[in-house]
Amino acid sequence: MLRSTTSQLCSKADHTSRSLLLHTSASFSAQLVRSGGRDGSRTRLTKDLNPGSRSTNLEVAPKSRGQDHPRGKHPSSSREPFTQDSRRSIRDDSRPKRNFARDSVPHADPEYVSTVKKEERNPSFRRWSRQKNEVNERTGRWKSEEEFHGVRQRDATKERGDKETMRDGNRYSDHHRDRQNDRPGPPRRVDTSSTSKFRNAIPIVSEFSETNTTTGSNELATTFTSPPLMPGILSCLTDVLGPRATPTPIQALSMKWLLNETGQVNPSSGWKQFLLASETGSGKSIAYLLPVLQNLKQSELDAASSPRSPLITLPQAGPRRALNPRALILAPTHELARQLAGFAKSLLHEVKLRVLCASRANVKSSKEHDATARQMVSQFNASAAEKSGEFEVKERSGFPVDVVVGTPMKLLEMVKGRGWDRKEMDVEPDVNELDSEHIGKPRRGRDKMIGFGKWRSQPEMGLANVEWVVVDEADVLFDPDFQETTRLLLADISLARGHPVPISPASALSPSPPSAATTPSTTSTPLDYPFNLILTSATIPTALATYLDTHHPKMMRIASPHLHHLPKTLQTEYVNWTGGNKLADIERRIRRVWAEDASMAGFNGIGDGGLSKILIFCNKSSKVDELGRYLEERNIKNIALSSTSDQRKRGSNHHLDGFLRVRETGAKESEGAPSTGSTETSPAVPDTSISLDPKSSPHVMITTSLLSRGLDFSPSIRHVFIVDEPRNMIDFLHRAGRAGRAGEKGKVVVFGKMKGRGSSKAKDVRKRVGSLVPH
Ligand SMILES: Nc1ncnc2c1ncn2[C@@H]1O[C@H](COP(=O)(O)OP(=O)(O)OP(=O)(O)O)[C@@H](O)[C@H]1O
Repeated sequence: MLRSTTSQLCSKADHTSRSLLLHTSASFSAQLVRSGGRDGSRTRLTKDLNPGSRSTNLEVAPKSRGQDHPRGKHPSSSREPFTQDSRRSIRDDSRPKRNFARDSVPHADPEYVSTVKKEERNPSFRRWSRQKNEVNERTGRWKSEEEFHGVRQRDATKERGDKETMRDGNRYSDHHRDRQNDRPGPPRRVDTSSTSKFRNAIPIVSEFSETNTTTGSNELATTFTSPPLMPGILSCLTDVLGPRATPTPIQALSMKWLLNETGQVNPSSGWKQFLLASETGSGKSIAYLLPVLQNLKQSELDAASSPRSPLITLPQAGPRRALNPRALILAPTHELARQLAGFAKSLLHEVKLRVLCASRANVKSSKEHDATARQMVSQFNASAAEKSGEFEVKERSGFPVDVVVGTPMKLLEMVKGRGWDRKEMDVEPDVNELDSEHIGKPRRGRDKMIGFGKWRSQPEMGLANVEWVVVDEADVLFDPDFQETTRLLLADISLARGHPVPISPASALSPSPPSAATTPSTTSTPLDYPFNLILTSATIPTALATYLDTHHPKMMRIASPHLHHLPKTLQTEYVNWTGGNKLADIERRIRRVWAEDASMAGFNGIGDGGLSKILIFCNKSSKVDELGRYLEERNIKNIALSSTSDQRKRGSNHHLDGFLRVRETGAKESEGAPSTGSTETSPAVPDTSISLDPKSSPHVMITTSLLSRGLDFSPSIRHVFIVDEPRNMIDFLHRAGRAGRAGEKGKVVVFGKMKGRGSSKAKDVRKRVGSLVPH
């Protein structure tokens, strides 16, 4: 039985009476909070996007002791108060200097890294980086750490006694003030009315409470047949998930709110915006793929049955492009884009929508190798003639491809032409000429690559037909470092569809601090995109929450009951450094895991014949390489991957062979698909040869947070090792979440100095990790 409750955040004023009620309740709650309650008690929203709360109902809690603290003081009693001296000594000595800009990249996509490197050359950025390594005097936390305070300690929340302290109280304001003051450049403008609106108005629908699973409009699907899916999609889904699979909470919610009772997206109510938020490995990909694919196919069928209503309803902006997808799926890394594309394909063998993954951005591009979209189309045609028709291209249909998956930067390149972000262009280069021209001149970044910098390739993708945009890992793609690119792409789509939206300058894109601003800003304008927009994430940091409140106040927010918690099937274990060689400690632990597996081999068949695979997360690329070499010398074959690794440049996911989940259907069937030019159409997760011996086949993968986002790792990865102190709990949740997926068992092993002098940091991590464990 579905035990827990699932929360639905919906802010549409014209919704059902329940939405209305929630709206009213939320604002009522906010008023009570501001006034301190009517009867001396405080009202709290006991479930929001932070981990501290369990229930989803509005509750009136007795006045807690935490409230006795005068305003402005840290309400938690567990933290040692910081004296001026202790602060100074921490600032000066005890913390190693960190390069925040590079080291804290949670998702080091090459495009992102290059941006960061560019910024590092900028003196004001360096100054900002230095400042970020300081301690926030009021809260005693690292300022960089506070970046992600969207995930909080449950125990700390309990002590404080109310969640509003976090959202509305001093800590919230201080955090944002500090963050904003740390940034270089002019202070950001803020529309205080909209931010306070978000903080207070978090309407929550309790959908999964034990008493509330089957009645009336609260009924949620327990099978994939209600609302009905198309037979072709349903049968592929059954192939992929197995005949007994039932929707996960986020999938049931998504089917309920994105599809109507006939299984279609309601066409009459305009373009919609959704946020799907649930813990790692809970099936968010299917939660958005089902409604999107079903809708795309349905509208194709409708258009075919009534020729007077052609699928292309909007004028094509500019010259006609070879690719005119109807849906875009954005992901922060190429690895994830490839896996998502493979996953979507596996659901489409019968209904025959065409999915294309744009994922070769890591490969050097030269004129000869850079296939144009037309070449791509002809290759698709050839493959369609030979093969099962997965990439069947109807040349006259105007839709050689229905869905394109890629990073925002890669998609922008396809829309604007490669090199669009460079000033010089016009002429397509002669490689020799380029070389001679640049003799004696320092070449930087992309300019180092032949074919980049001086020229611009032809745009190959039009956006006028885009009806759906999915932003996977939305907290990354709307992170201040990424959102400029993401929003530029969204604005381009809007323009192409004839409804331009304002484009804000980069400096105005960051979330607005509620305390800092006085002037209303143009950036707080709600963005009504002329397409359906779905954001998904396993974590909603305050930055994203504030951004959504500011720009997407009407977005329907759908969250699962265990958001911001570790998956239930994931155990947590802490390992103490022995005080000697840390690499040797890690090796010992690996061998211990395998010894345990071997002893269990009689009882279960783990992984590929008894030994489980292990994923190790480090904070730095140099540590990845060092550990990789160390283990290799000791006959533990491993794959060490960081953002700069050569293996990543192949344009496929083969460097993850044996570690990503392989689904029997989709992946294997699409194995022979052509890979062309700037696109990747080969399977996301090819199967690998099986070897029982960790000396000959890699059983260990070492990486940074680069691979922590969204990737669906194989169930044979039963252990995730976190060998460096996690930078923040959001990063931790995503790393740990690579195991224990889809109800599989797993263990996250956190290394640290747990005893004696210098153990306070590890103990603090332990406490914070403990607060993420679901009850
Ligand atoms: N209803 C279901 N029943 C069984 N398995 C499922 C179900 N839905 C999804 N899965 C499987 O769960 C795994 C994780 O799914 P998915 O990658 O979509 O999770 P996610 O929520 O996006 O995770 P992350 O936050 O890490 O990106 C996949 O292997 C998927 O096939």
